Amino acid sequence: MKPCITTSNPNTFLSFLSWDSVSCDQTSRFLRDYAVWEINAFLWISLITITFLLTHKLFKLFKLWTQGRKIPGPPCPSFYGHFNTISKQSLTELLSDSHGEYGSVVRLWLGPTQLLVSIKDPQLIKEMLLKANDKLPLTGKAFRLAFGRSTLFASPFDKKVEKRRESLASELNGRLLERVNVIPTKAMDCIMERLHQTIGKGSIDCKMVSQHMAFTFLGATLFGDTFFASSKATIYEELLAMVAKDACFWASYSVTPFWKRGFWRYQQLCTKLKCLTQDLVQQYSKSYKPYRHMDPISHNETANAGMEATVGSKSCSSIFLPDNFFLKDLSGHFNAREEPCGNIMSLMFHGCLTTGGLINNMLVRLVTHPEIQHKIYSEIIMARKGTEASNEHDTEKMPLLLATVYESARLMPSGPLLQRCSLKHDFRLKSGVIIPAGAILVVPVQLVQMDDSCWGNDAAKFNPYRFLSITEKISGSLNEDIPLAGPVEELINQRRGSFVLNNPNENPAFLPFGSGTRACVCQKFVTRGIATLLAFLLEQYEILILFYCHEILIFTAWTLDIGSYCLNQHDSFSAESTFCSEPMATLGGVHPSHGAENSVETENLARFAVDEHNKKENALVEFVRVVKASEQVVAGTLHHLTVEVMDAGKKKLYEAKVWVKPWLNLKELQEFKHAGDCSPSFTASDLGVKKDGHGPGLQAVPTHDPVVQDAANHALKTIQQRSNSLVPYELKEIVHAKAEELEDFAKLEMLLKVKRGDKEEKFKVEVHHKGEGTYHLNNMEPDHS
Ligand code: HEM
Repeated sequence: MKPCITTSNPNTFLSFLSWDSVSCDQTSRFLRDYAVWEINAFLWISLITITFLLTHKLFKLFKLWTQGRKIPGPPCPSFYGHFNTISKQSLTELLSDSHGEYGSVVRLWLGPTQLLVSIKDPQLIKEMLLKANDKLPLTGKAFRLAFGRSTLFASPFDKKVEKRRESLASELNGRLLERVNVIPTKAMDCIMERLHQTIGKGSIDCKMVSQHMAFTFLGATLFGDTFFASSKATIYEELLAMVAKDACFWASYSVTPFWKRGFWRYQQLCTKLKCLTQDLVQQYSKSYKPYRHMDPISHNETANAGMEATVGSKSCSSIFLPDNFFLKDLSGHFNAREEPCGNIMSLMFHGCLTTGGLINNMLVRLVTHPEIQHKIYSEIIMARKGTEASNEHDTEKMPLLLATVYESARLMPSGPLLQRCSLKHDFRLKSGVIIPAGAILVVPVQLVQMDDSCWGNDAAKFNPYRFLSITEKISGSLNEDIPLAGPVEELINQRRGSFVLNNPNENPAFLPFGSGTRACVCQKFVTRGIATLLAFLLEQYEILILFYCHEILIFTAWTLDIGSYCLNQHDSFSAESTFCSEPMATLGGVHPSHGAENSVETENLARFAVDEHNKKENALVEFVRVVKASEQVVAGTLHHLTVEVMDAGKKKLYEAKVWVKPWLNLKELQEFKHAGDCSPSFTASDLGVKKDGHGPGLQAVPTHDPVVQDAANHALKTIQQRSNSLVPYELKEIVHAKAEELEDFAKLEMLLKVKRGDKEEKFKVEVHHKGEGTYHLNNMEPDHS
């Protein structure tokens, strides 16, 4: 474009004013035309691009619709597809019904543009998980929002993801796997210390303990000793739990909600977590010495120049030593495109949630299947015999324990669905079904892992033996292990061989760790790790359940001198577990066993105690009756009995303690001590005796007398029946009791303290007793004194 200033007088301002008005008009018209042209061109290009994009999207949508229609599945109930149905019914239930009706590949429309394809046939699942390499965009987004750009768990699958997975797998399944049996005593101490601390503040949540075990295990794996030295481990764990709670929620927004305050609070948590992770990585790098030796007993580092040869051996160190290069690489030191520590945080996040869930599930299974727990205990003790190091458990020798880990993972996978997608390409399954790009692909793992056709008739039952085969050594020939036929458990019970752990992945329906290109790289390492943690735990504690209805798990020490722990279990137990409304006993404390004084079992225990005492002391004490019975749960049951005996023609009371461990067929008299002479009191027999009606009037009687207790329980039952309340009454205390013998019955007047829900009440009751367990509540009135 030419300048429109005349050249005659180029240097003066006047020259500008003396523009030729005609040429100026032309220029401005030209400029206007040019601008209009430019804008038009821009609009055209935008229109063409948008039309192209829309057409492309429409074409993809059209393809999704046409190809989706070819896949069998229930018809859409509305324009919004099955979205509303899913909010009423769980997706797994809907998929179960749909698979039952339409076969092993079914489609559901989640909305007009979202197609979900579910696959239930194990062979097709394997094929799909190999071909569909991408994770769902939602999964990728949840990890990216929380931990920044990382390679692991990112949605698309490319060379970088593949390389990162390979390096992680080789570290975990190489050097670290060799040492996973050596879970540091420190890790166990740390877990037990936490139990101890929390128990002081009240009861502990079983899930929380499992999470803590998982967190300690992963922290030790990734940061070695630095993790234990860090004073911020507890804060780290809390932050991780808080992030885990909200991660999916914030990722579910299609536009990241920058305008929400909650989102920024969440981001602050993530930033704190990142700072802590960076701190740990730095501390680890500073203290990293490639070949150091930890004294397994004192945990003191000892200089050892010749450690290179033994660094990989199990006996060398009490702790994991992740390679410094590996940790730096994982934390994004050598890759500017990765968020520093993004991968480490993602691994801690995923690992803690999944491992914690599996440990929690295992604890519950062991509690509801005590017979398996006892067999595992024997297995641990047997395996222990071969090892000298106190901090080492050779889980290779514990096939039943490993099988229990697999079986727990089978019955309760980390999520109900495995989710994948293929972002770019359609793919065709061997069955001929074409799955369009962009469809959400799911495997209903819960259904597949409980399918009778894959696992047999007992698919829904907990049976770790399904992962074991049995072999018998044949003398002569080649001394080969040959498989035996028949149910494994029976053969083992007949002691006709030993267990061999099968490879669970041989069954294509075993999918708790996924399969194919994005499968969990940690399966072997984590199953060994969990088994070692549980071996440490089960060697010292028996895990029991106290109140099925209140769902309290307890760790009771095998020996009486170690403390026990009581855990709340919030999740309901599986349907197979027995529901029991009766409290059994209280941990550590002694709990009265109401009515047990009259039971044959208790009488047998008391007779056993008297016989043992006579044998030991060369005495001639004669059993009369059990006055009172209580029990205490300690790796079995410790029965506290007050026994009335005849000793040298005199009635005396003795306190006996009998320890019973049914699974070992063990009954042991712990204590038998004199507790005083019998005071004349109403006894079961006395109260039933017919008198002439001229008795001495109401007399105070001991509240622990079995007849008084039975009468009180009868009164309580009747009060409950007469009341409209659905909340059960619970007998707290018999405050006092008086009895009088009348003509053909005994009259008992008692003041009872009872509890209904949170409310405590008192009742004055009059019960008539006509011998042989016949009681009648004659009168009752609330007492407000
Ligand atoms: C009981 C514990 C665990 C369970 C049940 C579990 C389960 C899973 C599942 C289901 C997947 C997805 C598989 C798929 O889509 O096919 C996965 C992926 C993965 N898991 Fe685990 N996992 C556990 C522990 C761990 C631990 C402790 C680590 C590492 C420290 C780990 C690292 C990974 C990695 C790296 C991936 C793949 C990520 C990717 O491809 O981007 N997992 N896991």
